[in-house]
Amino acid sequence: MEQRAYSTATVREVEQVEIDRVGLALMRRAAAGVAAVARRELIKIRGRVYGARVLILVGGGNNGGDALYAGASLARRGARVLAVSCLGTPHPEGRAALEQAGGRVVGLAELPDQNWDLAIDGILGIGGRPGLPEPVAALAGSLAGQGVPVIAVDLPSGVASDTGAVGDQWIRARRTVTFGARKPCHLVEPGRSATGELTMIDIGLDFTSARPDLIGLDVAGLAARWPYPGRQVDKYARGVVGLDTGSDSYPGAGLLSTLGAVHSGAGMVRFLGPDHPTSLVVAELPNVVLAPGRVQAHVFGCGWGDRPDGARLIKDALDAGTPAVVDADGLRYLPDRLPSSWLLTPHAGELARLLGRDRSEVEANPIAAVRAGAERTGATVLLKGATQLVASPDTGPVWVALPGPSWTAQAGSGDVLAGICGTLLAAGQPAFRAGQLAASLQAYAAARHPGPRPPQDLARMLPETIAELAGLARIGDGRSG
Ligand SMILES: NC(=O)C1=CN([C@@H]2O[C@H](COP(=O)(O)OP(=O)(O)OC[C@H]3O[C@@H](n4cnc5c(N)ncnc54)[C@H](OP(=O)(O)O)[C@@H]3O)[C@@H](O)[C@H]2O)[C@@H](O)CC1
Ligand SMILES: [K+]
Repeated sequence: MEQRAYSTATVREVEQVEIDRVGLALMRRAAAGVAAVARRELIKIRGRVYGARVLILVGGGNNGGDALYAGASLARRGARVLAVSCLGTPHPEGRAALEQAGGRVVGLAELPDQNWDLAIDGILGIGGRPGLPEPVAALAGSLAGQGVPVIAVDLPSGVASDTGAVGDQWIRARRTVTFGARKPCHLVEPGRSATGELTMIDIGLDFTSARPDLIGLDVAGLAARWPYPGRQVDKYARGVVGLDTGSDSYPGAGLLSTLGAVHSGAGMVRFLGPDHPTSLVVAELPNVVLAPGRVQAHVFGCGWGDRPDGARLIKDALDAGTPAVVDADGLRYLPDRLPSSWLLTPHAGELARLLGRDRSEVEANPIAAVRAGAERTGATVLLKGATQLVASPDTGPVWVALPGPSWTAQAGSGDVLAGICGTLLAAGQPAFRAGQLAASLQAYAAARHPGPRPPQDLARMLPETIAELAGLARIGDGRSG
């Protein structure tokens, strides 16, 4: 349902409690978990563990210790295990355990050129900085080139645990075995893709009172949290969205954002934008109302270009106390402070402009950037991109949307997304939840209908996607409250 990820500082605090209690036994538990996963993988790959050629990549920290003990366990089952010391000095007790079990440890220069059935990556764990130093980077590249399956211990080496950032080279794991809880890099690209499938091992760490840094969603979580209308609901309870989007230069943005609002289930949609987008909306969507009136959430900014009245529109909505989604060009017309009930939907370049920073800085650490965006504006911020992140100045964790296929990285997707956000805000969802659910719905719709589909087609698939989610949540029409 919810995927909670914890920062390195928090993991170390939680770990310390258990280390004080059980010492090295904690590492042996972690290693036993890694070895069990490796055995399963070997059985899948070649039917048996006995005789398998396993390469252990070892760094100088405890991550290497985990890998060495796991190697020892595989060696005891008859695997031919060789460990290669990639960085620093291998964990002494782990090394002794491997050697006692019949495995060997060699330096990088002595690594024989042979085919491996499996590699276990214990180069760097939560103590690692992004990137791999050169001789290790070359080895990682050559294993990837040969297609050797890699199981990463805790996280793929070369990826920064707290951000998911990478340097020039990093390990791409088939599977990652982590201990007790997710780390942010398991949820945020490029770390997420480098992680492969994630297996969580219980080693007795107690995260119940720890504060998560990130909270992601899986499909079941999206299905459970989507606000399906109850039996007693009228159009105002479902919410009225008022869109002033598009312009004569970018009329399509008006239609796309309106499609997003209509097809994600708004109770009523008013289109209040300029003439050219209005004519597109009228031709396509007879249910959309053009007259001004009650609005429970505004959507501004998509395809605005230059809007001399932009600042006034935003100020009027603020004065009325109505929440709003502000996208794209609308972000240029913001006042200094906004309430957290407002949802801004920038991509990296737009957020960089808001923060007065370089785009590359936002891309290097999107988690920090989205938090800074919320602090700087007072609003809730949904940062669009490979990983979609939502930060609110008044909630602790950063919320992560369900990942979707890269097909949605196309012009017009953001307009549809802004419309979906409007529907959820109008339905009374808090802005952080509206952002997380809207981005997740769009990603899930794209995942269910793979291929290069234009955003207007994907928008029209939202109703069947929501119906499918309702089915997963076991909610029939009108049964929920
Ligand atoms: N605590 C426990 O009992 C348990 C811990 N567990 C395991 O321990 C892992 C954390 O272990 P850890 O703290 O030793 O850090 P780890 O990531 O192995 O190595 C850091 C070393 O690498 C170096 N270094 C860093 N980046 C580098 C780079 N880019 N290029 C080159 N060098 C670099 C850095 O040296 P520095 O350069 O900073 O001097 C430092 O010496 C955790 O992920 C889990 O697997 C589990 O067993 C459960 C029990
Ligand atoms: K690792």
